[in-house]
Amino acid sequence: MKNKTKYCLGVMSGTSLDGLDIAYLKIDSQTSYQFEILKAVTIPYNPDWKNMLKNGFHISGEALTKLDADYGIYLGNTLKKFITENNIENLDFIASHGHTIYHNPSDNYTLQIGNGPYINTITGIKTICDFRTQDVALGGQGAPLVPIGDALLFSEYDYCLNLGGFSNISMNKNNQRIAFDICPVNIVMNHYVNSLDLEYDENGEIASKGNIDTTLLNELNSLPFYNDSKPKSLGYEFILETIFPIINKYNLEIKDILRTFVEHIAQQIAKKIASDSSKRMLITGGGAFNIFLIERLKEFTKTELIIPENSIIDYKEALVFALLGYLKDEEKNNCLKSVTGASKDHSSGIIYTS
Ligand SMILES: Nc1ncnc2c1ncn2[C@@H]1O[C@H](COP(=O)(O)OP(=O)(O)OP(=O)(O)O)[C@@H](O)[C@H]1O
Ligand SMILES: CC(=O)N[C@H]1[C@@H]2OC[C@@H](O2)[C@@H](O)[C@@H]1O[C@H](C)C(=O)O
Repeated sequence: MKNKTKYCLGVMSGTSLDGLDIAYLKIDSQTSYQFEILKAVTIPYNPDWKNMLKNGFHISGEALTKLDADYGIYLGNTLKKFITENNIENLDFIASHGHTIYHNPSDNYTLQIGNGPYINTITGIKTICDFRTQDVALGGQGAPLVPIGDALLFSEYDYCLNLGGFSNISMNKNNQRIAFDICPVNIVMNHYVNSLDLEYDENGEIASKGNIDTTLLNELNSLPFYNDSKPKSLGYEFILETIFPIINKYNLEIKDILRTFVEHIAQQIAKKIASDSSKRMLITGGGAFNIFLIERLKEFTKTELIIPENSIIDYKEALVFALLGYLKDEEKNNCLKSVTGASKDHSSGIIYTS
């Protein structure tokens, strides 16, 4: 493999809507892919942006087209400021995930907004974006896409689990990388905690004081998605149409909803892995900070749970989208059919230069 060092920004807006993750990285490929996080920051969304992105699901036509452009301009300006404030001179490209509004691969569509041409025009830097559409067009789920990074950068772990808005997992099976979304996590818990005027349930403190409602737990655990065959992925549609209506029927106190949901998450994750003390699972995403959730997960599995340093917990997804950009820039495959179910491995993303 020829060594090509590239400096890049990986940019991710996750489903929990906590903010925009930006990582300035050096990526090398020699005998293997290697990375260094040179600088990383999460820029919290102000209440207006949070509401506009949350509301994106409920608008369409001209309003959604405008939101796509406005958000592209927001990303361009935010990234330009980051580049200037950090005196970044070496920068080969920006790889930006955008923000997911719809995700319905079984009906052949997924939408990430944050128009690439605006980012490219405002920053003057080559911009690579729209990583999911081609995979859906090839019959794939278009998600999760991070598993190629698990294979190339984190292969020492038997499992890579991310606890973000949703949880997803990747692992090797029969010499192939497989992966799938498991269940919703912070997107649901944040929603209920917001009614207490809190952003999230810090360390799972509120959940830890609640009681499990076993009828709700059983109803959640019986959802057909959990027994669907892989590949499979989840979107906000599943929350609005399935999860919220079920939970809301029960009229529970917030602490009991959280307690029950934590149990649901821990049980669903444990079902997907071997309970084997010789296996190691890397845990990233904001949920890795939820001490109570991790404690409950330990209750259901003997697999060793590894919580890495904060920069990996917080920026692994931004890092891997930069790797997807790196591979696209080299015209190499960055989406695996074994993960998404697409008809072939392929090199996804659109490159904007000006
Ligand atoms: N100390 C903590 N205790 C409990 N939960 C936490 C803590 N810190 C962060 N979180 C949760 O993690 C969330 C952010 O996680 P993350 O940034 O991984 O999500 P995301 O990138 O939006 O998700 P994804 O892209 O996987 O959908 C917060 O909204 C919060 O719910
Ligand atoms: C459509 C979409 O944006 N999916 C996200 C979401 O957030 C978590 C989970 O659902 C995962 O499938 C995916 O993101 C990660 C970064 C991925 O593609 O690997």
